[in-house]
Amino acid sequence: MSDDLRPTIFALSSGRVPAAIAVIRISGPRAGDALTALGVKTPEPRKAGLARVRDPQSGEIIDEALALWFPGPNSETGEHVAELQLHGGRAVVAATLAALGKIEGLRPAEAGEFTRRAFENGKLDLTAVEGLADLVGAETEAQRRQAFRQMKGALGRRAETWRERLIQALALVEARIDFSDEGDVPEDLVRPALEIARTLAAEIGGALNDGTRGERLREGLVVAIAGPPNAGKSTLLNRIARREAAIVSPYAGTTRDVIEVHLDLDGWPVTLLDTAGIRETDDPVEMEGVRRAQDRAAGADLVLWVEDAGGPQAGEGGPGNTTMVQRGDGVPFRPGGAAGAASAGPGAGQNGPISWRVHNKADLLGHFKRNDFGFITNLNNESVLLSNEPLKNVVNQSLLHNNEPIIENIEHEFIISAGTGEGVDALLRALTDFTAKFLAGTESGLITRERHRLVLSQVYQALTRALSLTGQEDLLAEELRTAAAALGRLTGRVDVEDILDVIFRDFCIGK
Ligand SMILES: Nc1nc2c(ncn2[C@@H]2O[C@H](COP(=O)(O)OP(=O)(O)OP(=O)(O)O)[C@@H](O)[C@H]2O)c(=O)[nH]1
Ligand SMILES: [K+]
Ligand SMILES: [Mg+2]
Repeated sequence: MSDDLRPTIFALSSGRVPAAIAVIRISGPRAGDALTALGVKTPEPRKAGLARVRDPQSGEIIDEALALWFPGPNSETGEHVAELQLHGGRAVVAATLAALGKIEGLRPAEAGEFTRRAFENGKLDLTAVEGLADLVGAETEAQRRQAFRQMKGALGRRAETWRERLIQALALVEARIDFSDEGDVPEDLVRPALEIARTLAAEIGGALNDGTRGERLREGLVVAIAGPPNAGKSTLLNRIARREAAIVSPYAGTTRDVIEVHLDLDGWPVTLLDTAGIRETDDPVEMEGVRRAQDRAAGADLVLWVEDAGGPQAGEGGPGNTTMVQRGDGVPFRPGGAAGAASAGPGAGQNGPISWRVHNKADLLGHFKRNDFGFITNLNNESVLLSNEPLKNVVNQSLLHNNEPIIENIEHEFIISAGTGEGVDALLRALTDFTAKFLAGTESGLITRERHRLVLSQVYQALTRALSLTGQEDLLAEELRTAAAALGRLTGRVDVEDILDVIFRDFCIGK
């Protein structure tokens, strides 16, 4: 489309009104005309100017604002961009948007359209666009840093270098094919091409072999609170979230849906899930809740298995209710806490998530202490809590997910009172520590999305196939071409129409 035919778009780019200031952006060939139509003198480029914004038809003053002018192509979208900083009232914004809508050649922007134009004008590649989306969505420091790096081209630049080297290799192979009949063409064009392919395969393989840490950081560590009914799971979630996110009641089977809260632990993102109490039940709704609980616990990075430290209360324990805490049998209590969390990690080689046992309702045990041998005892030195029972032996049917126990790999035990808050700080410290260790190094991950992984796997496979070919130069060229095309899709250089809509759909209007 020629530049003059391209519609000029406008939108409210700042947050929800009312607010102190509202920013309206206008991008396209008629952005300057739009300012004129509103009675605003176009300010010097990149310098704020006072602007009396008028309705183009009635001439009535709508607001006194600031105007900014970024002539293309040195603007964010690559087009002419004008920006109005208005008072952020609903009526002010509505009147200004209505006034802009009356101007010939202007129309409201669609979601992500400013960024899309920046992409189309070569201001951002696709990985940078995704980084920008992540930056807007980042909830913690670590996520912000990763998104910022991606927006600045961490993966995009690398992918471009890879593509250039591939094209170099391809050129060598094609030269060999073209001149194969001519005696004076050096035999050895293929060998350096294969050498490039080998190095690239190693580098891309290395990037893929990253334990999916970039995606992890984007999504955050998933911690599921699970355990028997009425153990105080929802009470614990509320205490950690510092709000009443989940319903707490004395009735076993209160929680049915999975409740999700987002935490920022020292800059690291954690999604904390509260789940239905796990037991056998005839209630179809509760059954579905238990199924979801098992599902989410099995998929979590860490399970906080919460139990009532005093055992199930009379009348509350259903037939499938388990208690893994027994009294009076002297296995030492292994205290949790930040220092004890040293071995936290992704649990290489283990099946199922790492679990910590959390004995709740410590306040109901009366006063207790740890004796010289590390047992939790009452003041009469009688052991009140046993917490080191090998768990696999007591896992019952209801704790299985696809016939796999969902709790194993027990690392730590805690004794807390979610009700009074006692011990919760230590649990949180250990959780922060665990998260930091679990996500450590994630910031250096190049791959931050499934899309990146998919495309790079295709590149890797094509390279691997290329390296296995001997003396078949046509096929070799084809594989190298496939790999280069895939890399082009990663940055959006070629053949991307179909994925554009998917990527830009996630943006808000005005971005
Ligand atoms: N004394 C005491 N009571 C607690 C504590 N934690 C929870 N409770 C009580 O235990 C009961 C159950 O708490 P919930 O948080 O609903 O337990 P839950 O594990 O989420 O229960 P379900 O969702 O039904 O599985 C409520 O009456 C809570 O007030 C605690 O640390 N001390
Ligand atoms: K309950
Ligand atoms: Mg609950």
